Amino acid sequence: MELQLALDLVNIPEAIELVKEVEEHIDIVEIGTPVVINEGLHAVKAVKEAFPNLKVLADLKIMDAAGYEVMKAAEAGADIVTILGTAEDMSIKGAVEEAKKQGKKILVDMIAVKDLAGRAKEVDAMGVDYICVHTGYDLQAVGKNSFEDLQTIKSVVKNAKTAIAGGIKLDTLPEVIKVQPDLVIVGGGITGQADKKAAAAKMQQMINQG
Ligand SMILES: O=C(CO)[C@H](O)[C@H](O)COP(=O)(O)O
Repeated sequence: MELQLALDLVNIPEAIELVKEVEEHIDIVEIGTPVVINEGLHAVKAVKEAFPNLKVLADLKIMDAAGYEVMKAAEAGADIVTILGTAEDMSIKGAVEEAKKQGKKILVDMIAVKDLAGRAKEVDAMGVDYICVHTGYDLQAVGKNSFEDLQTIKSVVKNAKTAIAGGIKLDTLPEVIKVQPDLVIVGGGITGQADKKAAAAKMQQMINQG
């Protein structure tokens, strides 16, 4: 199981300072969608250059023009690029093809997918690397989470790694670990803590104990 730190509410210098604090406790650093909107792919490039030993995920949440957008993220140094599960099959296949060409990975974000089991089976057959259940901020605000959804995809996905994102905190991490995803994505559960290093260290320890 790997731990990914999601950075959503920072600029490039703040991102670098934050990762410095926790780098030894995380496997992947995510340049979140709001950061890409504010800073562009320069944020991916800057973080990858500052932390070449960490994998960097560009959370582009691609919906169209997938091959081109994966190519640009790869050029900026992204190791993993996200596309939405609601995108056309042709877009997802295009993303996978380009990622393979560039030696990169594709994570499919299943946010807002209605038939989760059915779509997870379909995208799994397209050769994607990760399938991620995700409760976004707007649904977190009304008390939703993705713990049951994780069990759903675990039961149908045969090839891809499974991942979960959305509001995971220290107190809910044990529930996530029980379902054994391959990747746990945490934003505010680390970045919102006064002692970010301690929060990341504790999460890493819990994940390693599995
Ligand atoms: O992709 C995202 C929002 O769309 C976030 O990066 C993801 O939800 C993780 O952050 P948090 O743990 O704060 O929910």
